[in-house]
Amino acid sequence: MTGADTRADGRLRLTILGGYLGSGKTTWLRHQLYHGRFGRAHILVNEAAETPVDDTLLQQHAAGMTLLAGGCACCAGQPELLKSLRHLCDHRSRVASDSARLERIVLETSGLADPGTIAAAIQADPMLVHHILLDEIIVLADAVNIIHQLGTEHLGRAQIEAADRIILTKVDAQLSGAFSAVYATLSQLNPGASITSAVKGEEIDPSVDKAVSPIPLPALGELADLAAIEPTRLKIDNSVDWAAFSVWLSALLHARGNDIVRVKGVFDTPAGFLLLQGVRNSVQAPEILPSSSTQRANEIVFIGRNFAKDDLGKSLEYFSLRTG
Ligand SMILES: Nc1nc2c(ncn2[C@@H]2O[C@H](COP(=O)(O)OP(=O)(O)OP(=O)(O)O)[C@@H](O)[C@H]2O)c(=O)[nH]1
Repeated sequence: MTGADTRADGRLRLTILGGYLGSGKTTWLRHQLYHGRFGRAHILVNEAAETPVDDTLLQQHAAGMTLLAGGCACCAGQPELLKSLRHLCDHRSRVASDSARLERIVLETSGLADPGTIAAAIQADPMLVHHILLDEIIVLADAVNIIHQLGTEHLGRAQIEAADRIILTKVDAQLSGAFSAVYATLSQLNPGASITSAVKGEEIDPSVDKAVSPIPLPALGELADLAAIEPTRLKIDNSVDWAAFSVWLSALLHARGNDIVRVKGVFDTPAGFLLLQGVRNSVQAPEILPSSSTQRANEIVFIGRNFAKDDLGKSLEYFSLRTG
């Protein structure tokens, strides 16, 4: 990926792929894997919600895949991450032929992870540091939402500051004209990082007006202490009226898009497992998952803060009764 010989010093290369919830990590990585841009890579996936779908979307084109359970890999899930990395190094050292050896690991972090903390934990591990070379920290920034994240969340800033390379995603969905200001803001926060852009994983080259000033952001000390972001899971009965459900979901995200940061649901339909997802107040077109999927279906996960599971359930019930 970086153009360097991946086996120059015999160590396994690691790419950390970070970025806020819904910034486009899986979409981007899927595109790179499809085009063989990471070579023979083992993918580690760490998702914020317990109902993971990212592994289903990625495994078709990877040399191997491990789903990291046990929470976010920068905090509660760190022991599980280090254990998986040690296991991969161990396995690699037992493979005799150079040509059959694993070359790279790509870690897709959860959207709630600070990639800098993960990198530090790997560097501090006496075994891993001899076997793994951290090649690059790539952080994806959603062009539509990044300024809001940077203006409200410590995590958004930490992610951008940790990056060697920032990729601005969803440039197609962002209001034209604001791109150069977003670019300038990211450059100011992390002058050392290269910044590129992508639409659904495909690199694009939008023109940047370097004379445009950065968007002013509050000082870090002025950011409010927000409640922790947590996943909340809701079972959806198959008999639900789907028209009413989608109107309810749109209305909910429209009203609470700043608190409900990410939504992912998998539904068992006659056409197969249907993935429905949204980022803040934008709901994406549903997608049929590959037929090999083994999903916990008919439930939807809301990842965010300041709402209670019971209230969500009651609201859906009330809405369904009114519209049914
Ligand atoms: N318009 C547009 N949508 C995008 C782009 N990249 C990703 N998306 C959509 O954004 C949503 C989130 O994308 P994902 O790739 O799942 O994001 P993620 O960062 O892996 O999400 P988490 O793992 O939940 O943090 C999906 O519905 C994608 O289809 C893009 O460049 N343009």
